[in-house]
Amino acid sequence: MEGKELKSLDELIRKNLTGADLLEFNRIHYGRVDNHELEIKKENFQYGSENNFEISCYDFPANKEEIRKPRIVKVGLIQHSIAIPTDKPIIEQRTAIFEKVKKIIEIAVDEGVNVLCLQEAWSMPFAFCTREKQPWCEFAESAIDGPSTLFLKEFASKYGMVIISPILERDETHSDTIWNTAVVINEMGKVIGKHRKNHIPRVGDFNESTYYFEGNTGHPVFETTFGRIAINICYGRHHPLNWLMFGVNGAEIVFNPSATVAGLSEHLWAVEARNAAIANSYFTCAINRVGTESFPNEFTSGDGKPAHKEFGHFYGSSYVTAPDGSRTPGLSRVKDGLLIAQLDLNMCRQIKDKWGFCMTQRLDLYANSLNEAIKHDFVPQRLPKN
Ligand SMILES: NC(=O)NCCC(=O)O
Repeated sequence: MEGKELKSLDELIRKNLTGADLLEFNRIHYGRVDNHELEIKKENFQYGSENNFEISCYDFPANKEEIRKPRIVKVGLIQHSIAIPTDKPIIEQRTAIFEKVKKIIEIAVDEGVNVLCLQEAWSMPFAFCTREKQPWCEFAESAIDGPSTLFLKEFASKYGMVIISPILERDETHSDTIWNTAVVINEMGKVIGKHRKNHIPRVGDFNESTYYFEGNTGHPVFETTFGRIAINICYGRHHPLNWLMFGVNGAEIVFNPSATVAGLSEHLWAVEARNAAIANSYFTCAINRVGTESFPNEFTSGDGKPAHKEFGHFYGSSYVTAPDGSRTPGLSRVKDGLLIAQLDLNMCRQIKDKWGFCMTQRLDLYANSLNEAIKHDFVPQRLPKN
């Protein structure tokens, strides 16, 4: 599988560039000379080193304003591999992931994180490659009182933290349907809503359309004590209008919990969420799982490769981008990790005022054109050569 040996692209740069060259690289690539790294508590850093898990923290300050006070929020992004093999009983697999993630959440709490987001379908292997219904559908759970929600609610209320929990959802009220859903739990431990993945991939090993349908929740933005947040789940990041609508609804931070692999998308990863932050004047937080997941039975893909049992390499590399386009280095490509970013949400409006992207976006023009484009007798606006 592609490049499992490379730990991190950012580390590769740091190792090979020094002095003025490194500063110039930082200025042009990250959008700022200094990465504004914030210190992690010694004991947390130590825990990470001893447990093969990375923690880093960066600051995104905004300009001082006369009238508004800074609106500082700490976000935490968790990326992780599964904890035990996929042929173990479902409950054991989930419990093992809970145990692993619990320690990372405790560190996030200790570092003062206000809004925490986990990766796509965080409490299970990404078994949608297999197309098998059994046993994987058994991971599907209620957004309100399923095991993942109950597990995370405790942390949310105990530590006053908003938590975004992307799960495989079972909706018992609507005929036991299954969805790919991000559940939002507020700092009192209450589920304040959910967002269902709008765009379902049919590419490579991502056979997700066997399990769930395109989401029916629109583009909700959740008002929280720590800002207006939204979630664009994985494959939705390839759709600029999906990002756009979260911006239109007023998001200040959009999380992109994902599960994607090296051969398919790694060259797109650093571009898409970053571009969305620039185009929509909000912060984006892109999270990807890590590791290679092996399944008991061989499965096939849409790309003609021989049947195989391994799905991955999921390349991690979670990162945060600010509305001004500056970004953090990515987390590791191979290790579990916690990326913390301290954001001043005032930057969203400051960048809207500076660049005017939202003011100039011509929604009316596109709405009219799109209304035409969806008609069955649509004629594209093309002019003949002569
Ligand atoms: N989970 C998911 O939607 N993956 C699709 C592949 C990609 O978008 O990179």
